[in-house]
Amino acid sequence: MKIGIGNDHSAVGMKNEIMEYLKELGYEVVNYGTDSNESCNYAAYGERVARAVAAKEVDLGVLICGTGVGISLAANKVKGIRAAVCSESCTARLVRQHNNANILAFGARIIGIETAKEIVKAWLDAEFEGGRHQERVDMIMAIEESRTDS
Ligand SMILES: O=C(CO)[C@H](O)[C@H](O)[C@H](O)COP(=O)(O)O
Repeated sequence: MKIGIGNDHSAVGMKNEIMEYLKELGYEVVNYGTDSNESCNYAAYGERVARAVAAKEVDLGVLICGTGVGISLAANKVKGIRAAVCSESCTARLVRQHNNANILAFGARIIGIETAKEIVKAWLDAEFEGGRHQERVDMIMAIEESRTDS
């Protein structure tokens, strides 16, 4: 399975550690940047990874900024994306099982590397349960479909 990963200036170190961890777990990783600690705009990287997931260049995405919020907000503007910010592993598991989140986001200024690894593993180990959750996810995606401006 191929995972796309992206981040802003606040999360280069954590991104590098998470990339190594994903490789240890046996995943192929595609790095969409940034690899610089210079200040940049998280929306560019959120969009880049989201478009890669939507286009099926990668199977899933991981996004990291200071809080995980800005970069996930940007990703969620791309059609077909369900990006979820998580700060602990229980929510990370549930966003895959119930919400079929195709992008996981977290904050390098909010959680430490061990928690980040736990979150990533919980999310990747979980599977979408379908059933009643499919109907709910379909309703979310129908909102996107009903937009008149895209
Ligand atoms: O958390 C973020 C967006 O939700 C960003 O990563 C930044 O940390 C945040 O916008 C603060 O920006 P700064 O330029 O690092 O002060």
